[in-house]
Amino acid sequence: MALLEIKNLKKVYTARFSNQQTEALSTVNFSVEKGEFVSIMGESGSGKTTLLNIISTLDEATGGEVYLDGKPLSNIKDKEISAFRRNTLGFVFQDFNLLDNFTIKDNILLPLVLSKTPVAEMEERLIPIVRKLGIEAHINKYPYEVSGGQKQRVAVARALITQPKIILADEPTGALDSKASQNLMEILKGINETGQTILMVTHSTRAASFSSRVLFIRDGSVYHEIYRGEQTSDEFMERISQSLTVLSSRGGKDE
Ligand SMILES: Nc1ncnc2c1ncn2[C@@H]1O[C@H](COP(=O)(O)OP(=O)(O)OP(=O)(O)O)[C@@H](O)[C@H]1O
Repeated sequence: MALLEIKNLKKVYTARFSNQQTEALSTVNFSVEKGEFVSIMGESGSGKTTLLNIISTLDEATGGEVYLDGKPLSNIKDKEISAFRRNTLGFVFQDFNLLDNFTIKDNILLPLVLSKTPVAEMEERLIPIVRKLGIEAHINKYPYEVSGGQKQRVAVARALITQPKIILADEPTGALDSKASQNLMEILKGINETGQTILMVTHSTRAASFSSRVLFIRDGSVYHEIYRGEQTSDEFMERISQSLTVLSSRGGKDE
């Protein structure tokens, strides 16, 4: 059984003050096996964030279903949804989403504090993660005292601390320079190699080349996928670029 299964997912937005409707997802079908690192690519407006928001339970689908470990997300009761999100999913966003008034350590531990984890266990989980991410020396600083790359590593630590079933990353390298992006992607790849499942939305072919599979989304559905297999990152990046070029030259909405 796949860890994550997306079946016939559909999303139509209806404008608040008119009947105007936008179909963001038409019929999305794919699954992610435990331990995979999957990237989702597609042009602006193709539905990537909508898809991630529905998988994250931040938004509701108009039709279809998302299953995690075989269980439909729509069955989760409203009062359980925050705890589900906190305990089961790890989030990494483009703009880090750290709390400015909390130290780095407190930012990382926040999900555990909210789920009332004993202090000794928090400390036990914290140290190996911050060591692995190279931010141990900064844990008593505040977010404004560290670089963008370090901030994103803090966000990854916060995502990992709950030992989530899946990490959902939305443009995690979007606000980083190329060196920090490379470093972050190497870290995410290393984390994936320890068995952590990752689903990442990205515009960057370089970032996507670190994953094991790339899904291409257009006009609200998945229309192509490629596997990394035995290819190096550079070879895979070349294939991703070729796929994007070929597929976009085959035409979009206007053809
Ligand atoms: N809250 C909303 N209300 C109405 N329409 C929306 C809403 N959010 C997104 N859309 C529309 O749904 C479509 C898909 O948007 P989405 O943000 O999912 O695309 P995206 O692929 O993530 O784009 P980008 O790469 O620019 O972030 C677009 O046409 C967008 O305008």
